[in-house]
Amino acid sequence: MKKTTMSRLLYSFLQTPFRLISLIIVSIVHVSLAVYLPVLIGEAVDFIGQKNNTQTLISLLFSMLFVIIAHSLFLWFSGLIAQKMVFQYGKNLKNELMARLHQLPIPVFDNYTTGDLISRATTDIEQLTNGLLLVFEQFLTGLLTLIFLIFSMANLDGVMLAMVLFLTPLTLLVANFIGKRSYHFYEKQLMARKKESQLIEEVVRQKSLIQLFNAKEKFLNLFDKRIEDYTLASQKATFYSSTVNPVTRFLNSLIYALLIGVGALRILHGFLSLGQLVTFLNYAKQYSKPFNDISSVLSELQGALACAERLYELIDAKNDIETSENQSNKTLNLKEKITFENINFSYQKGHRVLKDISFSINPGETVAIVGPTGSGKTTLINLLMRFYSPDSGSILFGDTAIQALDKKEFYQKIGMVAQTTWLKKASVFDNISYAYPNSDKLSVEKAAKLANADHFIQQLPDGYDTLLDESQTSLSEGQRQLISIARVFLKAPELLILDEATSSIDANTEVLVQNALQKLMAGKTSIIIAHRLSTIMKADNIIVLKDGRLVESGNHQELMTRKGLYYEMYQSH
Ligand SMILES: Nc1ncnc2c1ncn2[C@@H]1O[C@H](COP(=O)(O)OP(=O)(O)OP(=O)(O)O)[C@@H](O)[C@H]1O
Repeated sequence: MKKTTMSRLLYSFLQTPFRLISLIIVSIVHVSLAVYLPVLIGEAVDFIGQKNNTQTLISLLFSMLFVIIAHSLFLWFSGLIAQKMVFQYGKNLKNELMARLHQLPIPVFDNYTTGDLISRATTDIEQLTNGLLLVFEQFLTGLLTLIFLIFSMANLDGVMLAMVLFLTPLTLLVANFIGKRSYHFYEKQLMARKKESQLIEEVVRQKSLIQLFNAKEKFLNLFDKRIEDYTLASQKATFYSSTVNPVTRFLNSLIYALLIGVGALRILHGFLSLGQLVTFLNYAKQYSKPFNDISSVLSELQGALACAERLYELIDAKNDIETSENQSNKTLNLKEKITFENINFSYQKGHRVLKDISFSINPGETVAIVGPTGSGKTTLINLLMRFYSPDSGSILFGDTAIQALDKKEFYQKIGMVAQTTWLKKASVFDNISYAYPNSDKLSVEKAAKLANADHFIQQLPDGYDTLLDESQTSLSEGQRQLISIARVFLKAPELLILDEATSSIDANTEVLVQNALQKLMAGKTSIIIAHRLSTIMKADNIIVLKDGRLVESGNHQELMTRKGLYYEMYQSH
């Protein structure tokens, strides 16, 4: 898995070959300048002992100055290119992820919590780009430095090079061992952070519920445990990654001391000049640095790869519905019957939620779906809205299967008022015109009037321009519903789906909501998950569900005479 993640990352950067090649060239230049500087220093040392060579020494000093300035400039430039590449990659990844989130069918989201998705789209991307930046800045420089140094040292003294080459892998082995341990704990840290943010999300979302059930203590205790898990994993991960540096530095110093001793002997035997030994020791010192750099990048890279894996997993999430619906291009005709034919459905394998449901809806009819809680009412609507696909059976509009209908057109012709109202942080106007952002003032106000919302909107501080923000303008649940209804009025759908709100709203607003819904339903095919008697009694057909099965259907009178489940529910209302 890690290998494919690596090759995928590499492939992404190969998409911008110009930047990658420029980075490699600029890095080669600054590394070769860094390797050339000790040669000049060595030459200067040899010249110091000779008389009448002041001129040569001065020109050597100027050469050194030039190399130092040029090296710094190229180093800075390579950093710039690396940053541009990585930030561009981060931006593309965010866009890809966001597009994917829009594309994925709703069942996929059942596998993730909101906290998990948010942390993938924010923290994971940040950690990944930080890791990649280190790879391009530190790792690439380190690798090139190693190559250049080996060639230069070979040029100076083969015996001493053999010593360097033989002894330094020890450092690598130790660093690799510690890096593996730290990866394990970085993974644990990620999991612990995920659980921690899920709990925070739960606390924020269910503030009032927690208060109501006096669950504060329980949450605090649980949070305490989550923090402890996270801290422990973080401490271990940091402990292992922070031991890499001191341990490798210690080993490198030992090797350096040994080299000085052997170097002195090589001078005495005439294999090296003093200046060349100085150059070699400079190289040997530089040679240990890339190992430190590379090893610290390796441990960072483990964390970044873990993030990349989580991001790619989301981007690759299976999308059966999407592929099966690629050919959906038929037009929705609502002048024909809607038929549910032997529908079976389960969210999770082995737990069937809808069982062999069959019924039909004639154009212009109002159909109410009733049944005890958990009987499958919302699930039935979820299938009709194409949020999920049935396991078997079919939903037909006339003779056309629902999967064959063009999705965009399908959603344009359907209006839905859901049980929980959803308003975004924007003005009242923008909320009503959400589906049609180019709507003019007149049509938005007309929709609001039809929805009985105009009156209270006018009284808001800035009327239709009032910003709907939880902390600034608090609307009652009823008012929020009226705005949602206005949104559907503006859309003027041909098929209406209502999931009646169960939350109690004040009597006056309730009348306004009911009145607005009646107007909205007039002359349209409507399907209602009904909780109110008034709606049920007026329906042309009532579908009664129990444990996922259709147990009765008919109008109010017929079902009352039958004295079955509907009768019982009606009596106990
Ligand atoms: N996303 C989901 N994943 C797994 N199971 C689910 C999911 N949504 C609903 N269920 C389960 O499917 C069954 C039917 O739920 P559904 O929401 O359709 O019932 P309902 O009749 O609408 O209930 P209510 O009146 O309480 O809204 C329940 O057992 C519920 O727990």
